[in-house]
Amino acid sequence: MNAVNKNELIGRKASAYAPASTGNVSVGFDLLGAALVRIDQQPLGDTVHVEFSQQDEMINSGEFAHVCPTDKMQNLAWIAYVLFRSKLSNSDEYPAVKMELVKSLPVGSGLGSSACSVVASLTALNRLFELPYTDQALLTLMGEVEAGASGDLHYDNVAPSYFGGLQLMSPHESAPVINLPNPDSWYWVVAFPGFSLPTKEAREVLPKQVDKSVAIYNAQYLSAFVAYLYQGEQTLAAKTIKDVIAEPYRADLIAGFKSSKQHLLEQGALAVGISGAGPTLFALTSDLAQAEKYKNYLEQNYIQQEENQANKGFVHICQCAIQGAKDIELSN
Ligand SMILES: Nc1ncnc2c1ncn2[C@@H]1O[C@H](COP(=O)(O)OP(=O)(O)OP(=O)(O)O)[C@@H](O)[C@H]1O
Ligand SMILES: N[C@@H](CCO)C(=O)O
Repeated sequence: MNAVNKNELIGRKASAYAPASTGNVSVGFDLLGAALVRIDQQPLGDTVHVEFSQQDEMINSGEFAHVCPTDKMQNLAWIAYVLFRSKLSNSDEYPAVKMELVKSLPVGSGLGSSACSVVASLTALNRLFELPYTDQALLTLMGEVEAGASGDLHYDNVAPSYFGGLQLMSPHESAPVINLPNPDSWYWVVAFPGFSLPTKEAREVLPKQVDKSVAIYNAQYLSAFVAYLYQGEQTLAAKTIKDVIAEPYRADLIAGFKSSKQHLLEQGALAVGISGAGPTLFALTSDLAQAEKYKNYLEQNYIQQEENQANKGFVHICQCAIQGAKDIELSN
């Protein structure tokens, strides 16, 4: 491409929205994740707008812009762009990029906040550059950037955020994710208490090794969960959600988690767990009226009410999102 054509690209725009996700879903540590959509259809995720420009530029906007690093080289959305570009064989043929990250999730939330920025950024860039990367190559880039933030490679936020649905990580590189049947009868009540828990910190409390009995329980619960979903037994699947790997070590890091979990289970919740690395709590029910009751309870009892918090807590009723960033089209 000559210089004239390069200039002609200036002004071309693309955008992407990446939904929040809940990693692990308790029963599949680092292996299972669900994309989330609020039932009131309000956004719960990040949007990235990109545009070919004369010079590189990055802007943060949105409700949680204040929690993003101001130095663009520290911002995962921009770090993703640098990586995206570094692996393009014809990078020199394209102009600079102006990026706006509309940050709608708090950081260190357990809702895949970093994944949302990475997925929205790479999806928007792939559109802007006219799809140089396949889904699988893009997913690998997403994992690489996410690993830089959390200290370990795990796809359980980036995969559902990009593909949507309930995604199980496969051991086969050629087909890295399995889209499980969508548990469409479940309402996910997700409560972010208003304080952050960095994923790195929440991973450091986990033991390096697990007992044989724990490994067997984990295999039993996860395999039964998947089998029930394929049998269409969504309630049984939800009741099979149990975390024997991380929750026993993380629960004490999250003020109010144990008491809220006990209360919600007594009220009939199908499952209650830590969303991702926490501190967000999720509770499942197939009854919308119950979901509203859990929401009220969590607003009163799980959300931190202190003044001067950098983040405000929130509770939303969600479902598993069918569409991820890949299939959500935004008008620029
Ligand atoms: N655009 C961004 N969005 C989120 N975090 C970012 C971003 N840019 C840089 N960071 C940094 O990356 C780190 C992300 O931390 P962490 O992985 O704990 O957050 P999280 O993605 O919200 O957690 P979780 O995956 O449990 O939901 C923080 O140190 C944060 O400052
Ligand atoms: N699987 C990751 C998710 C982080 O959101 C963890 O639990 O550490």
